[in-house]
Amino acid sequence: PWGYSKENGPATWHKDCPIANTGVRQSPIDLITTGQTCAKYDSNLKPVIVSYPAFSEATFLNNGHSVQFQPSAGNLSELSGGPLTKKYKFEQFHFHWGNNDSEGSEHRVNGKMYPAELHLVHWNSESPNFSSFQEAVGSNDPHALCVLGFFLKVGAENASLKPITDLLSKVKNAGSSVSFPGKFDLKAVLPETLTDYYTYDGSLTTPPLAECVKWIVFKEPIEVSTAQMEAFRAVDDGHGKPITGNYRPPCPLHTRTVAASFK
Ligand SMILES: NS(=O)(=O)c1ccc(O)c(NC(=O)NCCc2ccccn2)c1
Ligand SMILES: [Zn+2]
Repeated sequence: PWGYSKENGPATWHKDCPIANTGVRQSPIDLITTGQTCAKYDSNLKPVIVSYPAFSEATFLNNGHSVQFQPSAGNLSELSGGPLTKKYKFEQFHFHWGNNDSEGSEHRVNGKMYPAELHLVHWNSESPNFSSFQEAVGSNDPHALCVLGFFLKVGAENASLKPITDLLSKVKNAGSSVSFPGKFDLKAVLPETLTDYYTYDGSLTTPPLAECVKWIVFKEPIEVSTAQMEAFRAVDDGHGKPITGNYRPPCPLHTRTVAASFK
């Protein structure tokens, strides 16, 4: 199966997933802010609107290539606004991180990587063509999914993310999961104003690399402490080794343009 080691990492994914090399809207990308192919300010881009009532029932899982927080299907969390014309339903969030503080994020800004990146995954709940996340991924719809990306940087401890980072030791082994104790307030993790972001058409950053994602990557990083970063680096990959780099390198932009909601 695919992973992030030499033997099964991003450079080998094309074998099972040809779109890795032939796709023209692959993710992640390097978000360039000056020069020819740079992000272009679009004054029509509105703030992103999230409605995330605290989740009361969720599973926290180590699937061997990331740790994922997935609420029960009944969750009513929604996303709209920004570049979107439809309402999207929340599916799950997960993280990508590196072995040290100079690597780990999937998207980059002028070549700079952050130590980690949080992905909030949503699917278009207003499409007549599908009615679940898995169907959305397989639909070939160019905006079946919308993923919100937030960079993590090392600083003060993040109290809102502490319930998550404190749980990492409980899912150290790949394939292990715990039911999330109590409520989790995802809204509290995010900056209160979701106005400054980059947005572009891309793909899943892991196999099946489906080119069905409207990406929204926020400019402002979220702070976490060194201890919280270290907790990610202790999570195992299923081969008795910690996951120390579950990020895909940047992909070619091809004819795509990146829009920025800010100057
Ligand atoms: N890293 S990402 O682009 O945000 C992202 C978001 C949602 C995802 O399901 C994935 N990829 C993922 O979960 N791949 C393994 C399981 C899977 C999910 C969907 C279809 C087939 N297989 C990546
Ligand atoms: Zn991701």
